[in-house]
Amino acid sequence: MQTPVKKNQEVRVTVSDLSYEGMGVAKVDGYPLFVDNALPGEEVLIHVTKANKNYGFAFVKQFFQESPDRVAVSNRVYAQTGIAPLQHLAYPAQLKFKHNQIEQLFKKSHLDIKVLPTLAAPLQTGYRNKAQIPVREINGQLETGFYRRRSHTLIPIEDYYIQDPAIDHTVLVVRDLLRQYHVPAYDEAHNTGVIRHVMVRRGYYTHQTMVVLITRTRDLPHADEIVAGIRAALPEVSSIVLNVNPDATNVILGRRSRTLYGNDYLEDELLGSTFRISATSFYQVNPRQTENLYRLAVDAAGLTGKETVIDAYSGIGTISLTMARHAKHVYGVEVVPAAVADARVNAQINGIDNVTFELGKAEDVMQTWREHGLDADVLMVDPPRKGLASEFIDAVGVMLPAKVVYVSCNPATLARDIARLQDFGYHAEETQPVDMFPQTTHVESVTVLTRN
Ligand SMILES: C[S@@+](CC[C@H](N)C(=O)[O-])C[C@H]1O[C@@H](n2cnc3c(N)ncnc32)[C@H](O)[C@@H]1O
Repeated sequence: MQTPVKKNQEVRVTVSDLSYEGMGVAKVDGYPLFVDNALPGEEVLIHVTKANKNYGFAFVKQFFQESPDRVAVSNRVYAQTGIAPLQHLAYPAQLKFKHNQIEQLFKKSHLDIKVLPTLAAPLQTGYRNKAQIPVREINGQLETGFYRRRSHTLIPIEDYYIQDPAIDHTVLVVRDLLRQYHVPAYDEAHNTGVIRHVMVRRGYYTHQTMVVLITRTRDLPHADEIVAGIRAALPEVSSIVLNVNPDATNVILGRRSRTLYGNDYLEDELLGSTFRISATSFYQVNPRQTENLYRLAVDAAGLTGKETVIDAYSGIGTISLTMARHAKHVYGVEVVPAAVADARVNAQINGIDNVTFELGKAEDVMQTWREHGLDADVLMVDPPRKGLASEFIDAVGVMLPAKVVYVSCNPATLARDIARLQDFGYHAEETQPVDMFPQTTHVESVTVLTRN
């Protein structure tokens, strides 16, 4: 079938929309083209780079009319790598984009739920408390950076723009030590070499820093010298972990870890509680906005001290422990063993004894709890991007908690899950988007569902 435009063709278009990935969308005879670095309302000359059957890709060759929401960009590499696909969009327009995304997805699913204005983040750059940086060899030199979008071609980067600058500095210190001791970088094509990724986490309040060196091999050559070098240059490093991932895979962390120096966890604080976080446990990446998100979630639960709460997908227990201060008992369920172990320790170190953490899949444990007669007044869910399993929703339909508080990092699965929960009589009045990831297209939100 003929497409209205061909590869390498240049055509003048008006950009009509912004895709979920932050690309401008322009239509030629109804045929959509995804245009890099283009914003709605802009008049541009584009160069088509790919023309698939149903859609194509292009870049802007010339601007005739720019959007009033366009802002100057410090470095195009952040868009090329996907680190900051919205960096050319003014922050208020980013908030509106996220609001509109939820609104459109609700509309598609025929959900009549008011979407509130997106809660802005306190920091719009330098906010991330975690980095997972690939290591590769380029022209004979070990480099750290980020992949070019839709590829595994590494672009060397020193300033990552949205990460805590202390983390960027840590990555450079580690990179220089790896170079000094001639540690071979991982070669993805042949699954050879040694060092695959450097992961760094830093406590926002404690400044404690964990460095995880992810290797293909069981051992890291010159580990003692590298550990000594990191400690000498970075006194805030409280933990250095070696994680081994021998597989030819895109998954970053392997199953085995051993601590080379210090603690096997990092400590940080949230809303006045202290949390231990292991290398493989989930921890929200924008600490100041996380406190706002959790405050919203806890307020939404409307706890009086009498309620039984289930916190499904509980991670290291951050939401569970925050809720436990205002509830009779909180039951958490989480699938990652290290996170459950962290959650149990976190309850202890914060002197909280009205919580129980269960290891397992939320969909299985919910059923078991139900069979054992556990009834929750409030169900808190904070699932990964794929949302709730259908078995989980079925169990909710049997347990029928009065309130479900849904913290979502993916509005598409949120809409799908709300539509399913409606079958059990749940409905939501409104959704509060919360910007956890400025400069990116990710959308977080809190929704309260109650039964008719
Ligand atoms: C978005 S995180 C939320 C964690 C925690 N509520 C927090 O705010 O830190 C989702 C969590 O769900 C866990 N998880 C993923 N699939 C799961 C499942 N089927 N059952 C239970 N937990 C799961 C992940 O390991 C992760 O800790």
